[in-house]
Amino acid sequence: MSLHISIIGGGYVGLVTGACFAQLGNKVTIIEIDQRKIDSINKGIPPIYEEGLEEILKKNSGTRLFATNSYASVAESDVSIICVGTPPNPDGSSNLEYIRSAATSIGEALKDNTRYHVITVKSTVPPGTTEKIVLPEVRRNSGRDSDTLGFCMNPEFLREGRAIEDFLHPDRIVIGSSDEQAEEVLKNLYSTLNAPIISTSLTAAEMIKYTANSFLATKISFSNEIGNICKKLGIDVYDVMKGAGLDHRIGSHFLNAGAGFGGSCFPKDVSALISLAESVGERPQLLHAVIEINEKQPHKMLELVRKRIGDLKGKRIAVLGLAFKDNTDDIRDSRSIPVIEELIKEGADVIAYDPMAMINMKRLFPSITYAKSIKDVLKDADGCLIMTEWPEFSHLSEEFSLMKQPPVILEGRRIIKRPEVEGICW
Ligand SMILES: NC(=O)c1ccc[n+]([C@@H]2O[C@H](COP(=O)([O-])OP(=O)(O)OC[C@H]3O[C@@H](n4cnc5c(N)ncnc54)[C@H](O)[C@@H]3O)[C@@H](O)[C@H]2O)c1
Ligand SMILES: O=c1ccn([C@@H]2O[C@H](COP(=O)(O)OP(=O)(O)O[C@H]3O[C@H](CO)[C@@H](O)[C@H](O)[C@H]3O)[C@@H](O)[C@H]2O)c(=O)[nH]1
Repeated sequence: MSLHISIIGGGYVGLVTGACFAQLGNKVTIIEIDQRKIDSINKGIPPIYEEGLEEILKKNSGTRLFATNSYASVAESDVSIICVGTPPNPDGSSNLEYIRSAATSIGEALKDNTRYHVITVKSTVPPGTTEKIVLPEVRRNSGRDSDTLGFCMNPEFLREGRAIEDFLHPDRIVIGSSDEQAEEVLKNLYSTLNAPIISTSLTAAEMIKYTANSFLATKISFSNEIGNICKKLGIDVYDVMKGAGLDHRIGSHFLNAGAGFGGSCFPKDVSALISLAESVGERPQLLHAVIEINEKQPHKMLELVRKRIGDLKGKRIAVLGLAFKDNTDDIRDSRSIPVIEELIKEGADVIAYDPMAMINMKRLFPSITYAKSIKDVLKDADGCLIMTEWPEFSHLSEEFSLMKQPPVILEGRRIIKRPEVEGICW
């Protein structure tokens, strides 16, 4: 059965969720406050790069998928799904201002209406947010009681760059709910997807998301710690993690050592969990270590380049890869940012290249040079730092002859398998 869904927030998660639910046959209205995104979505042009998204938007925009700044559609829809941002406050805790504001607007839109409606939180929020902020805010502003309103918390696990695939083929779907009727509506919404459904309380669903991201981040920092030890001992950490990861109790995913994790989720969510733990009197030592290791990894790139080149003042250093990972133009918390900052501080002549993320990085570092091609970035470079696991970098070989010889090529990702390339922790 197809439903009418209102998606609040048309960013990465909201747009992918909306586009996929429209593709599955539902009517979807995306409610956004950014007019640029609204216009772009309605024209069928994704405001972000995400593989496969443009095709789905082109097929569904104007027929089953609409974007607007008005909350009016909420009253006519069966479900509203909150996908607004939950950025970090300066102390690491989650800023829930957008969540509160979305809940207020949903409540106002549901006033004077009796149709059953499920309000679902998909944003990553600290346990208790749906129950203590969203639920009372919607009830107060709508003036409606629990009989005609249901509440769910349905965390999202998609990865950027593979978001459509992850959304349509999830490992599991977690549905935290206030009552059975609300849970049934969400189960129905996901009925065409082939994945196990885990039904929980609202708070457990919220906690599952933080736990999953913190565990994955822990695997990466653990691999980096082992990698740093291996580097000193002259052992290849990739052989080590392969050998360890094949034990099914460990698992071979997310054991790639390197410059650490970036992106809009891992750093923010681990910090939010630390802040939450400390607010209830727990000191989460392991989570603190996960962040600390991650902060130090990019600086190891600098230590290594100084060791190989010496004083960096006036040296031409090529930074290959600016996005926080491959297949995205997103630079949020990218590990290339602290590296570029430090290179600039040391007086290096920085030239950067990325297949997709240069426009975004230019806003942050307008004064460094941006190359038009891989050949351009490598030409006459004293050193090259590889910061993103773009598959197109894996074929590089001849291009390194353009650099000053012998070339100093340092990797923060394990993407090029050539003898002249030195890894940060291998
Ligand atoms: N990006 C990811 O890969 C990912 C994956 C899983 C979960 N999450 C979580 O999902 C949430 C959203 O993340 P995102 O990356 O999509 O953020 P985003 O910043 O890309 O998008 C949020 C959107 O919400 C809009 N918005 C803010 N307030 C609004 C309001 N009151 N009404 C309507 N629109 C409003 C903003 O303009 C923005 O376009 C976060 O909690 C994040 O942690 C993100
Ligand atoms: O073995 C690994 C795997 C990843 N990374 C780095 O970790 C970061 C995050 O990568 P990835 O998890 O692929 O990207 P995200 O899009 O940030 O996805 C994560 O964050 C999302 C937002 O919460 C979740 O929904 C996803 O499940 C979770 O994987 C990137 O900088 C990667 O380079 C490593 O260093 N080593």
